[in-house]
Amino acid sequence: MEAASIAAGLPQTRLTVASHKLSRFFLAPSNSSSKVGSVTSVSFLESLSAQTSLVLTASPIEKAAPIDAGSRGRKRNVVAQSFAAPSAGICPFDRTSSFQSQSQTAEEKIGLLLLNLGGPETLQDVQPFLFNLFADPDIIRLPRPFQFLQKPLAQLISVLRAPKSKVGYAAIGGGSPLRKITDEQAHAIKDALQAKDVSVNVYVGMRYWYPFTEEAIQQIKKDRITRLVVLPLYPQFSISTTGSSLRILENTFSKDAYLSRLPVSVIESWYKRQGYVKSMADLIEKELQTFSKPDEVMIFFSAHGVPVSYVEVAGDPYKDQMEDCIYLIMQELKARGVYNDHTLAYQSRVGPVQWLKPYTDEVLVELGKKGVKSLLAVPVSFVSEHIETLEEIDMEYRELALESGIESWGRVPALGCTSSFITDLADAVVEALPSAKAIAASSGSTGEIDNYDPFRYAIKLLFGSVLACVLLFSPKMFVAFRNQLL
Ligand SMILES: C=CC1=C(C)c2cc3[nH]c(cc4nc(cc5[nH]c(cc1n2)c(C)c5CCC(=O)O)C(CCC(=O)O)=C4C)c(C)c3C=C
Ligand SMILES: [Fe+2]
Repeated sequence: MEAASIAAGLPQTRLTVASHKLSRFFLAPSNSSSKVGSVTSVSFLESLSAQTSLVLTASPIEKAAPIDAGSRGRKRNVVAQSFAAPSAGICPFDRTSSFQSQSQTAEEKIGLLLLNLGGPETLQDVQPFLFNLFADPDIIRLPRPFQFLQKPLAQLISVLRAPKSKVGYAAIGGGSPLRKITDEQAHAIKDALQAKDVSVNVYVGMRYWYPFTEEAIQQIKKDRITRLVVLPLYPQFSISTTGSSLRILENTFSKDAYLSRLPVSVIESWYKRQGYVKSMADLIEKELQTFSKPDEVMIFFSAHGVPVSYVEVAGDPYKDQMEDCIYLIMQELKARGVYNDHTLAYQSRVGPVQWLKPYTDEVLVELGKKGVKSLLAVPVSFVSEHIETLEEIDMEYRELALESGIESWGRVPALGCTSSFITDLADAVVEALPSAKAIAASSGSTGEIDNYDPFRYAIKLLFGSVLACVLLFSPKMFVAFRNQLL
């Protein structure tokens, strides 16, 4: 029901628990001091970034069916021997303790919830998908007094942005490949876990399109999962991606008696894992060989951007993690004797605010001017092909690079179902199992639900729409949106 109402752009009232509660539920027994006290999600984020695993939630592969529905009730195998030691120096996880000596008993029903962004499957889906995205307070971060404008603004921006987005999705076949690829990854991780004698029900929960995270959670509840690992499919943590999905989980879990008692472990970022770093290095090394002079190729890491305020005001660890990630990949390449020059830039900015710099399009032009002739683009913030690799990098940036004087262009594919990568994610899941804890035990949740007053909502919506129009059609905003959004 929730998913349907979101898709239709209807009021999403149950996802409005005050954000300051996140820090209580999600964690961090230590190091949760706020850098900026007035920003509601800061302590949550700092808590998140201060530790490697959190306490929380879940989701399914098909809309209502976990991929292993057929194995329900079967006796689970012993997992003791499956716990690999954390990869030296890179793996951030250190929780091989209590669960190691236990067995996966017949009663134990492990769930793995993969979190992802979701994407429109048809061109008709584009505007409602964009509405869901812009209605997310972790994507458009309005100051508290203006939060009632969120949905009217989302409606307006999604309608204005949809034509441009549709052109992009039309160019890659009429829809996002994200659901199909995520389902394939889910199956692959399930198989990799099975090969380690760990039977797991895998669920996919998308933030902005089907199958929604809320549906996945309901399925987890129906399946009576007894222990859950949450794995966001983003290597680095950002408020706008993993943070946003975790907020949904927190809100839903804290209000439900069964879910709030379910032991949950959240792997909030995993870019330091050796398996990920080595898999990225493998892809880069292989792609370099397609150039006539591999040593002379500039390795161009292109990450999805976020607004600067996320990092500088809200304390998003995304930029630091991204830089650390690039460092680790380059170290791995150097260890293999690959000493190419490299650079990092940020792509896909939207709207009239400052985003992380340098911008990919500007750097491409500069590199062309400086005489760089060969360039290998490496998408690094996401592990599936999607509109920003298939359209923005492969079409727009490639054309711009060639126009700017770069003669040889290549692009590393997204990791997708690369077996070394999938095996490593499976290891991460196994390593996370012992640290699963229930929210109820860690948060002191009251189970309180916000009151929904339809009259108040209607007044806010009306007032908000008027104000949104006034703001957006003021001359300054109009010019900014015309240049940056549309
Ligand atoms: C780590 C990855 C991503 C970050 C960080 C991120 C932040 C972010 N994105 C927008 C706006 C849009 N994102 C859109 C699609 C989209 N974004 C990501 C990844 C990250 N976004 C993915 C995987 C996708 C889905 C792609 C697909 O194949 O469907 C879109 C829609 C597409 C378009 O119109 O360009 C928008 C809009 C913001 C504002 C933001 C940070 C605040
Ligand atoms: Fe995005």
